[in-house]
Amino acid sequence: MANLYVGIMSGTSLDGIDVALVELSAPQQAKLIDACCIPFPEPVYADLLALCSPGADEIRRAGMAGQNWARLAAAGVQQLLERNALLPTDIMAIGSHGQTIRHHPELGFSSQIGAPALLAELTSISVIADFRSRDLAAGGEGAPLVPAFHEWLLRSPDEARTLVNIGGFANLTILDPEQPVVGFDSGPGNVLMDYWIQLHGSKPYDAGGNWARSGEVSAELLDLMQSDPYFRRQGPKSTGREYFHPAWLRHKLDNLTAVLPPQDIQATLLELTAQTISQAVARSAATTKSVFICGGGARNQFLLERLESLLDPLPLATTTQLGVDPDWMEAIAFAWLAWRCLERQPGNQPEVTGACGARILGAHYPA
Ligand SMILES: Nc1ncnc2c1ncn2[C@@H]1O[C@H](COP(=O)(O)OP(=O)(O)OP(=O)(O)O)[C@@H](O)[C@H]1O
Ligand SMILES: CC(=O)N[C@H]1[C@@H]2OC[C@@H](O2)[C@@H](O)[C@@H]1O[C@H](C)C(=O)O
Repeated sequence: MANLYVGIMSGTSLDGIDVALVELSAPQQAKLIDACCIPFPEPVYADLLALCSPGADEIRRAGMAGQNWARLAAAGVQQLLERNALLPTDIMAIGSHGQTIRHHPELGFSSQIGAPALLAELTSISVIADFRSRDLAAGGEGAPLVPAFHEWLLRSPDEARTLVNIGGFANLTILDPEQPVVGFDSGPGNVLMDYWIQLHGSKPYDAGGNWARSGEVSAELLDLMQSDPYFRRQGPKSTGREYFHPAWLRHKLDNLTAVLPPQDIQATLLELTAQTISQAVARSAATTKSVFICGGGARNQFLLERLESLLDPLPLATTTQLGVDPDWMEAIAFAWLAWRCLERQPGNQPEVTGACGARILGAHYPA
């Protein structure tokens, strides 16, 4: 039987659980066989979002939400098994990221819920989970982890290239044949744009960036937001909803001299994402020859146009050009991380996370 793994990722956007069936083989092959996304039912979404900031009775709520997450993830695995006429015994392991509810590398922890033991019980497949804590224990940020996978799969012997994942947050992987890999979170991706449109319309996100396109960028708001020290910090660095949250935006808006129409704020939030990514490329990827986008942000046409213009003359494309579907990159990466764990191979990239060495990542829950 082929080396089949399942990778499961639900990211900071809280849009649902991505489940990917992947065939992995050495030295550099990760073939996506099938994938599905299980959207969060509204109450599950509300519970998970609430757990991303401090509140009462958190331990019980996290325990319950983790089990709900595992049941949805198991339904996704079941869907892929049925569609591909596979049995649980055909799958080597599931790599399950879980849902980040708190990320505090400065305090030495990052918390992902997702009841991995229950997931193993429901699927009858071995589950590898808790990928971030060993890197944190070794002094790393515990994130981003996907650059190690990008390096394994997409490093070119002759061309320097940069990959940018634009999910809730944005992270870069800079691959240069002459240099060690560089990777870090540049800052918010879609998270603040999603928050703003959800507050002002009944839409989960700004499809194609069309609402942002209808507004005007406020130079004053953009400067205020860009003055945040996170953007000037050197890597290793990672961030999340604990730092770039609605109150962060509200604080900036309260310091403006004028009241802005909501579409101008959306336009400025999109510009913040585009500029902080392009500045990160300019600062850290001087030799790069091309930039490839993945994550849901690859569907935001206006964001891509702004990035193309800011990065000019560097060519911009999605990772489709490299043979990886931009929607499933992270889920495929967690299938790879499960494989690395079973093979007793390191999953982190110390240059990226700042850990004191390479470490085998993940905790194993046998079938
Ligand atoms: N058609 C579209 N137009 C604009 N934006 C879109 C579109 N489709 C998806 N998105 C954006 O992509 C986001 C989801 O992206 P993705 O699934 O990569 O994030 P994630 O994996 O949850 O986050 P992270 O990578 O930070 O963990 C949505 O919340 C939305 O903002
Ligand atoms: C703590 C956490 O869940 N971080 C996510 C988030 O989403 C994007 C960015 O911030 C990245 O650091 C990370 O996810 C991907 C999968 C990573 O570790 O590479």
